Amino acid sequence: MASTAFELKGKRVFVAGHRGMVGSALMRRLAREQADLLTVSRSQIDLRDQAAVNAWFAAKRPQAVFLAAAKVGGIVANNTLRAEFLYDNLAIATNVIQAAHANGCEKLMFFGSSCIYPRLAPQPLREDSMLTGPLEPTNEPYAIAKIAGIKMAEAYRSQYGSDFISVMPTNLYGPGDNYHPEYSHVVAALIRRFHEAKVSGAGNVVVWGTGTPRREFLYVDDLADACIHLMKTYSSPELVNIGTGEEITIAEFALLVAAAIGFRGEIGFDTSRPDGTPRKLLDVSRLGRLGWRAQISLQEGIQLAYRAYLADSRWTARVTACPDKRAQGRSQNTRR
Ligand SMILES: NC(=O)C1=CN([C@@H]2O[C@H](COP(=O)(O)OP(=O)(O)OC[C@H]3O[C@@H](n4cnc5c(N)ncnc54)[C@H](OP(=O)(O)O)[C@@H]3O)[C@@H](O)[C@H]2O)C=CC1
Ligand SMILES: C[C@H]1O[C@H](OP(=O)(O)OP(=O)(O)OC[C@H]2O[C@@H](n3cnc4c(=O)[nH]c(N)nc43)[C@H](O)[C@@H]2O)[C@@H](O)[C@@H](O)C1=O
Repeated sequence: MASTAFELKGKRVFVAGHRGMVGSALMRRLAREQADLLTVSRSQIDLRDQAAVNAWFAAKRPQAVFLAAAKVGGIVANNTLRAEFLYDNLAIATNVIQAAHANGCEKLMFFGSSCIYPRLAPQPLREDSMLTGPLEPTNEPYAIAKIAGIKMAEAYRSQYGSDFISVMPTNLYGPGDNYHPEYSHVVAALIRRFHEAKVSGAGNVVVWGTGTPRREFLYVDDLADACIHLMKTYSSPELVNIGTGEEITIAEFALLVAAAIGFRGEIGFDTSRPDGTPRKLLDVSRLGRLGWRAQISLQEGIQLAYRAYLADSRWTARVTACPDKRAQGRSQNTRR
């Protein structure tokens, strides 16, 4: 596992997906690095458009790239929009990685996900368990696209010597999360649902599935800090898991969110909803050896995320107005 020093200071650094949850956390953290930050909105460049991506890279010539743009969503979004999760994520990965290579990019970080590991791989999930067994069916298209991105980064490194690295974050949450009622991840979904129940005085909140699956949750500013650390110090084809090394059942997690929000009613479980993979805990020993560990506890992170949700007028203003109509009207869009 090679370790090198890579300076961000003074470099042209492109954050792809800078308006997303991870991208905006990277932007906050990169503000301390004295880099020349490059961004481009989706309305200017759709990263699925190969010619547009090539032209933008040729004009801007970023020296470092954080590839945090992707089609992202929770278990239902992944399982419903299967074509988009495969097509968008394959296109974004191939376009950006190839353009980075062709335009002299010195370093690139590709974002995989803990869902690239086999559904029943031994826990905690080690980096070398990728491609050792069948994937979780609810997110197979997304995982296949992510595995292709990882293999691209690996291939450009072995064939051309490109310093492209891949990180595997666990389930993330925090400011900038997507609070869509159907398509969000569990943390955002439960923050919104418990908050709305508290405000409306509802006596019962329904949590999807059986409550028995176990998940690991990392606050997104911790993730961004780990990524900057690895970008500056890590250079190897081997994947690096990024997580806390701690897990919790969904039922226990729901109790934590309810307590943080001050919801005192009952919690029920809708077992017609998918559980997904039964357990997903990352082995973070490689990350630990590389000198990084998470700082923000789950309790603290939920409080911070709840505060960020309340301050996020994209969700709280319109939700009060008409939550259901909005969800139906934009059913193909996982963010709005
Ligand atoms: N969230 C999580 O729990 C986890 C996330 N990851 C990975 O981290 C990365 C970031 O995820 P996260 O921040 O949560 O996701 P978000 O959905 O919050 O952000 C994704 C970003 O990608 C942009 N984007 C999507 N499609 C396109 C496109 N076709 N052209 C241009 N830009 C596009 C979005 O643009 P716009 O703002 O216009 O919508 C948005 O800025 C992804 O690679 C994801 O797979 C990995 C593990 C867990
Ligand atoms: C980050 C990760 O995200 C996805 O995988 P996931 O871990 O299954 O993510 P999730 O957050 O949607 O669910 C976690 C657990 O929570 C339960 N759950 C309860 N109640 C709600 C609820 O209201 N919403 C959601 N979404 N889940 C709920 C749900 O049934 C499941 O058991 C993949 O897309 C994958 O591609 C990926 O990378």
